Amino acid sequence: MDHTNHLMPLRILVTGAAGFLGSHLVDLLLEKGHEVIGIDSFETGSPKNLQHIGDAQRFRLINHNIQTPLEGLQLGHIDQIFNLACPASPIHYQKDPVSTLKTCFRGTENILELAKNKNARILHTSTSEVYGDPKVHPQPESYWGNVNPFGARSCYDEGKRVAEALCYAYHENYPDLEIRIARIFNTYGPRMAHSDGRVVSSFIGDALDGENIKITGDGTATRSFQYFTDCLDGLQRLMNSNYTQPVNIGNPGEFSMREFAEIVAEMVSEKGKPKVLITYLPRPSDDPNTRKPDISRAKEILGWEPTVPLREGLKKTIEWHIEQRK
Ligand SMILES: O=C(O)[C@H]1O[C@H](OP(=O)(O)OP(=O)(O)OC[C@H]2O[C@@H](n3ccc(=O)[nH]c3=O)[C@H](O)[C@@H]2O)[C@H](O)[C@@H](O)[C@@H]1O
Repeated sequence: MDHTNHLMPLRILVTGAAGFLGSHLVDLLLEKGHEVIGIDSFETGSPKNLQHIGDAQRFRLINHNIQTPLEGLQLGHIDQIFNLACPASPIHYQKDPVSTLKTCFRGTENILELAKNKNARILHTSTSEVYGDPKVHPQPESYWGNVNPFGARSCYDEGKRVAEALCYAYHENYPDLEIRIARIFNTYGPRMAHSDGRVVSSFIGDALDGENIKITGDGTATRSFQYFTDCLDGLQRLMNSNYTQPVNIGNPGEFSMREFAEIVAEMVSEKGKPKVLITYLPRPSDDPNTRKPDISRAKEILGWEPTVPLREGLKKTIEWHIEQRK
């Protein structure tokens, strides 16, 4: 099937459908007229993220952990699979590291088997964490990374690396199996809960609650933040391209955590909240020092680059967090 110009609605499976990014992807695919099957184990995703869809005819949500094969689910014909299922926040993926590794390895294997059996194209969501604590800056896809194989983050970093290797190996063994690999860099937006633990929702949630913003480390670590709508546009373009190598999907705007905390503090104060203070806590082990995507490949192959400036995305995200508190 030609996926590039699909005027025809497709049947699309999204794993991790109740998560922050997965639920937004489901919304977008339904808006485009596709039929969507969502899979989620609800360990980190929440049914609340999909509640607004109601009983839409074109959407079905299944409670299933991808660590178990999906063949018994009677899914019928599938054209495309977006594999997003995996805890992504360090506090979540480190809670049960064996389970995180199983999701990355067995889960991805199960999804690849399904894709093979259904003759479906699969887009696997990998991560900037495959570059570890990078020694090349910014990070192009050709960089092999600097990952600690034996530490607190290994379950996720190595898990995501083995998942990429599995996609590659399946494509080698079964050349007709169409794979796409997106390396997603720090993404934020509405539906990433205050309790998620990642920096954007933690800073905003704490600031709105009148708590100090907590920087873990000395504030010099850098990250590059992408608004979710840009990320989804990149994922869609990649899925519908013919490109089988990994592609970075991220926003190259780089900020130190101190700069970022000051921006959040200022923007939350503008909402009439008292002045927000910053506290420094110990740095988590193996926390990468820097991170910034080289997006030349995405620009060239997909004609994609992010369009939402940080302050614009943050404004919408802060408004969503305010709504949650009503
Ligand atoms: O969102 C992402 O793309 C990535 O986020 C995380 O990686 P990380 O960059 O460490 O994400 P955060 O936990 O948001 O941390 C970013 C920086 O902020 C710091 N941080 C985090 C949380 C906090 O409350 N305060 C704080 O200063 C961290 O130490 C780190 O230096 C995950 O490991 C990846 O799943 C995911 O791909």
